[in-house]
Amino acid sequence: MPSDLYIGLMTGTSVDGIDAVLVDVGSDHFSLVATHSHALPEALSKDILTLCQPGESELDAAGKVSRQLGRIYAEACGELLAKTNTEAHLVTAIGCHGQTVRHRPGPDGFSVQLGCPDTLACATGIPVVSNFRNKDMVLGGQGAPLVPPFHLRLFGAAGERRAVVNIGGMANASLLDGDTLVGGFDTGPGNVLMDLWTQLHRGDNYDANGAWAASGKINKPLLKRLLRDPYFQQPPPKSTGRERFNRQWLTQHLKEDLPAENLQATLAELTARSIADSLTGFQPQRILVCGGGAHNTYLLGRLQDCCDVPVESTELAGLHPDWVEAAAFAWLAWARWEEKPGNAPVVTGAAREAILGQVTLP
Ligand SMILES: Nc1ncnc2c1ncn2[C@@H]1O[C@H](COP(=O)(O)OP(=O)(O)OP(=O)(O)O)[C@@H](O)[C@H]1O
Ligand SMILES: CC(=O)N[C@H]1[C@@H]2OC[C@@H](O2)[C@@H](O)[C@@H]1O[C@H](C)C(=O)O
Repeated sequence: MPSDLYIGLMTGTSVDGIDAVLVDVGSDHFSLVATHSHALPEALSKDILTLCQPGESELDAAGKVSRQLGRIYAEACGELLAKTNTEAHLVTAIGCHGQTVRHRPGPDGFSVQLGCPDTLACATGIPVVSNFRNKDMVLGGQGAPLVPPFHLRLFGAAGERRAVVNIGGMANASLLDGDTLVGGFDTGPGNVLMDLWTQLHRGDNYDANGAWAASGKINKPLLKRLLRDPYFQQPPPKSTGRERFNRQWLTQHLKEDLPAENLQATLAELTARSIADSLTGFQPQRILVCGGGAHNTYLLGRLQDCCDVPVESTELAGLHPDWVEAAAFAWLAWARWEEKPGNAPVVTGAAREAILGQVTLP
């Protein structure tokens, strides 16, 4: 029986559900024991999306959503543990990312992740580590992305320059030179704009395998305008979110009346090009992709066309793309427990390394 069990919980910017993993982790080992994907009730997803933009009565709404999320995270943990008949007392801690509803890097910056840790700890009987981002921000960092040190731990390979790209709602890249983490940043939108356009025009949550995008034609003038957003030229450290890349952003750039599938093709190209452009200075020899975007075969094809090095799923390097982020937060909980630093100043720009996250006991 494994002895260093941690749970990782991720609810990302796509607001598509909870990814939960049980891992066995130590300084010399890491393995996935069980995985579980837990749906978010539609009404809760809607409330979360409303909170992602400034609005009225935010504190009341946030308080309610936070308690609801705490309860549903606990349900997800229960179902995860049931898969391997693991008793809760065998789990050292839960690393709970929470649901980002606001991310404002910069002077006096802050990042808000909802999901009441007291609710989760009391309902499961397991200590919870949460609020991973704010100490890095207090130290002058972006507070994001936080997964690059984990990417290094899992995917660093001697003698190879690798970029690990997570394509979730937003997309982020980690730059690995052999066993050294040399950088990392959010590249910009991942699936968020494509999801939005698909929901508006097709009524589906996302464009399965990018089939709809594949049926359209890329509109080059629009693509050029979208790529002119200053975020893409900004040097790292940088991170972003729905505060910037949202429906208003898209509407304000739309001048022409395009067939909907052409816009979808253009949005897929924006994701692929912004990722590829952000990697040109690093010149990776291999690109490993994780996050839900790894399932979008059209998008991966476009990314492959934009980069002349192999573009592969992280599965080929040992971890299925659906579980990388949740596994990273289990690893960060382990780091907190062991009082090891969780952030990478070379990525976030923080003044120093720091132990991240707050512990909530049941
Ligand atoms: N078969 C598929 N075809 C196309 N896209 C897919 C497929 N499966 C998942 N996706 C995309 O992946 C998204 C979910 O990705 P993921 O769970 O990695 O995001 P997230 O963790 O919420 O985001 P972030 O990493 O920004 O926090 C979906 O919203 C969808 O756009
Ligand atoms: C503030 C926030 O929640 N950021 C997320 C988001 O989703 C992808 C990208 O933007 C990344 O910066 C981050 O998530 C991962 C888990 C990270 O911190 O590495």
